Amino acid sequence: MPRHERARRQPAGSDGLRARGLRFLGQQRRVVARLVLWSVLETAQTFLMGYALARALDEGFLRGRTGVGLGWLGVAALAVAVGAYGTGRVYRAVAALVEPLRDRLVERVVARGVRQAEGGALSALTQQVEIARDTFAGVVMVSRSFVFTAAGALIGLASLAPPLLLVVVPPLVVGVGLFAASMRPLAHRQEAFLVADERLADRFGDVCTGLRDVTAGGAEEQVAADVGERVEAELRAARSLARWGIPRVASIAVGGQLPIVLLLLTAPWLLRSGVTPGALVGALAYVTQSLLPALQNLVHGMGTSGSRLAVVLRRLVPAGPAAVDGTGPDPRPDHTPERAPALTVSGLTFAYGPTCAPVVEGLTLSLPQGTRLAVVGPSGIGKSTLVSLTAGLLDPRHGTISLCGHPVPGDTAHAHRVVIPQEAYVFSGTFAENLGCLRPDPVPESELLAAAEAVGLAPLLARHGGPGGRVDPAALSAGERQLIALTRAWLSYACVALLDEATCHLDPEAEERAERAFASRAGTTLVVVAHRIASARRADRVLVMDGRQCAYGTHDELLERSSLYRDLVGSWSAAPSGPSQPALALRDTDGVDAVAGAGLAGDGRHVVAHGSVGEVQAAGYLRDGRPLRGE
Ligand SMILES: Nc1ncnc2c1ncn2[C@@H]1O[C@H](COP(=O)(O)OP(=O)(O)OP(=O)(O)O)[C@@H](O)[C@H]1O
Repeated sequence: MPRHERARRQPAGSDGLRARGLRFLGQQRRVVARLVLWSVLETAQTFLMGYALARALDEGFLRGRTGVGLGWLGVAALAVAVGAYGTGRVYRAVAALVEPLRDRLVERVVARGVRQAEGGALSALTQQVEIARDTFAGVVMVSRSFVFTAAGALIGLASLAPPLLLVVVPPLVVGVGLFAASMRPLAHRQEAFLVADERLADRFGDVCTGLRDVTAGGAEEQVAADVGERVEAELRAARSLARWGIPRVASIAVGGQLPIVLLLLTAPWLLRSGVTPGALVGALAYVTQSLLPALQNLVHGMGTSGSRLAVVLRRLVPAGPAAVDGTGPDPRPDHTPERAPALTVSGLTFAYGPTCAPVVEGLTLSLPQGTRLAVVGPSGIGKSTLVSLTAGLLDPRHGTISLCGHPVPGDTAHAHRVVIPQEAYVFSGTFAENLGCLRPDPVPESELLAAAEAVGLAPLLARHGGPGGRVDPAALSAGERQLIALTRAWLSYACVALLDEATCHLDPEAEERAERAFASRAGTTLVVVAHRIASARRADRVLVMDGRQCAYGTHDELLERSSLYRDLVGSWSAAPSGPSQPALALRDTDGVDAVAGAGLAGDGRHVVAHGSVGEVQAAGYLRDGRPLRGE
């Protein structure tokens, strides 16, 4: 069964994030326990602050026993000192909780950056990891502080006089409830604002660098309207975010400030009910010195850090497909609709600048899943440009592209394709690292070896001591580097492989083997920018690029109806096999060496020569003048 047919979706968005967050906290149980332990000191400090003050008044100063009063104040001071020590330990525990999160996120984004080969995206993502770490630390600090402070204050109020709870707790609960209810919509507004801000910044970036072209092309009004629309969108998002700031302020007013007013208004009743003046002052101290600041920190901290954390985490850890075996997230890309064509291009037009002539114009084609497409055309006609458009690396001017039903450019389409350029990228490290770097999950050694065997990398791998052997990029030939890149792509989960002259340094046999490997890979669609006739022959479909006159069909159909294709086939067939080497060296039946440099015909692998030795007919494949195989 093809890999993509089995994937199931995991609940996306904040639910998925919450589940992952809880899983992460579960794995950090010891650190969390340490954090709770040290935070208890904060509870004790909060408790003693109000309690000692009440006792200092009731049993000391109000009875004229200054020494007792000072003694209780001393207890309060000691509690502050012990609490400060506890706070120091809390910071250490928070660091121990936050750093593993950071490490995990860095691992993920670096793997993603390497996979997508986008240096810019990588640096932006690592920046976001730092934001995630800081905001996560902020969220832990303020939420933890609120819980333990509130616990200390409420225990203190209960021990001073239970009626005090009747005055303080109801508004506190309403205030916290109001804040909790506003958190989710607030996070969405914050995300919408961030997205609008980024879209505007993006467009400004494009416009500022292209101002000369905008003016030269007379597109000022169009560009101004486009930018204006984004400014308006950001304004709307900012207003909506500001409106959701009202419940935040209201929650502080109701939960933290209203209890102060209520304590003062109900003071006569409280005193009549047996609450001592010291207990009343202690209650005011609890509310003004502990509850109100803790609530303010919670609301501001969670409102800003919490929403930012949610936004950043959603970007860094996009919700992925669930595990097939239920043990963890499935690293394979999203489900592909079974009958969606692998590649659909509709009315595609692209030019490198507003005043440049289009490189691709009005191109429309549909490629079923599992087929092989060869893209051919004269040098500079736009073959690589088409690959970049298909990969989502360039934006079309007009028209649409979709990969397996997912629009390009787009995050979901991204996961469905792998691009192998002409100059293969390999890095210093082991073969296993080089081959597995497009995979989000570890690749089993047996799979690595099978891939190497299929693509033709096995001999090189064996010479270097297997998957654990070191890769020295400078010591490899261009063809060997291409074999590594091809095997890496073969191992990836992408179902569309875009080979942009990715086999140009391989000999025809090795090229054929690599292409076969992709063709036999389940559900794989292959798009090859071909530089040999054999590659076009092997393809199910051929696209002949020629500006507005593109032709699309099978090799045989195109030989009949495309003169450009006939010319290309002719020139490929007659091309010499290697620089400054005879195209074909033959030995006649009498053992006389002869060289045939002209009159060659064939498909580049099987060559038929009519040379200077008369009517000799020979078929053989040569590279750099050396026969590799003869028939
Ligand atoms: N970044 C760029 N900016 C401006 N023009 C470009 C850019 N890249 C390519 N071009 C132009 O676009 C046209 C198509 O280039 P492209 O590389 O897609 O052609 P190609 O068919 O792949 O060529 P080749 O077979 O030689 O690799 C060429 O005229 C090229 O000069």
